[in-house]
Amino acid sequence: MSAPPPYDAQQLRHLAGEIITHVRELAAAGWTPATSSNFSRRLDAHHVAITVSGRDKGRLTEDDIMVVDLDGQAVGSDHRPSAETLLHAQLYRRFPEVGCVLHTHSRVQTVASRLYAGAGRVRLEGYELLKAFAGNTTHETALDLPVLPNSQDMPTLAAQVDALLDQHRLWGYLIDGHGLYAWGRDMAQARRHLEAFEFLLGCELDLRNLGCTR
Ligand SMILES: CSCCC(=O)C(=O)COP(=O)(O)O
Ligand SMILES: [Zn+2]
Repeated sequence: MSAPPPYDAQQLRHLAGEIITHVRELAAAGWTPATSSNFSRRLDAHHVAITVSGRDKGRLTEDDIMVVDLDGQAVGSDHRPSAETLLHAQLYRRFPEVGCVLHTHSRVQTVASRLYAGAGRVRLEGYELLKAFAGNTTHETALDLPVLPNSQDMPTLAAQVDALLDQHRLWGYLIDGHGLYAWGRDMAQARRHLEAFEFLLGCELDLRNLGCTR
């Protein structure tokens, strides 16, 4: 008889079901093209449920969700975790209150990342929807969404992200030509942050197309 896994298998099934449901909706919106994007949920103090690398995110099943430890190493699975597991793991390690990390590749996110890479940030200011971010109670505020250079070397990318993590009220970042990371205490909050970034980036792109400089 094999040893039981070092995590709650029932909780894993529950979180896998949640990931599958939400990611199907994100994929239907066109935010996960061509197997891109990855998603995770904290399972317990030492483990994270995360998508298997290379899977079609619009058609996830329980077999497409696996467990890694907080160093990003697979636990009890022969599958390869997301190529970007390190970026998820560093958020869970650094912030015990983070319970969910969502990474998508929508067209709006990708175009915005290209346009604002030079500036290194997108300033989001004066929008009512800023109140969607935890801790914000007014539109009379500004939030800077960082834009980082892309790299195929995950430790390099993770080191760039690490330098940002002391920032107050940081709920996401863009990677140039790549996509958006957003997180929260649970799926509902992370998804709200992801959708708010998507909407606000879309507004900024529309304003730019209209030649509006404000
Ligand atoms: C074809 S998408 C390139 C990799 C990527 O950026 C991504 O989000 C998906 O990688 P994963 O290993 O998590 O499937
Ligand atoms: Zn990606």
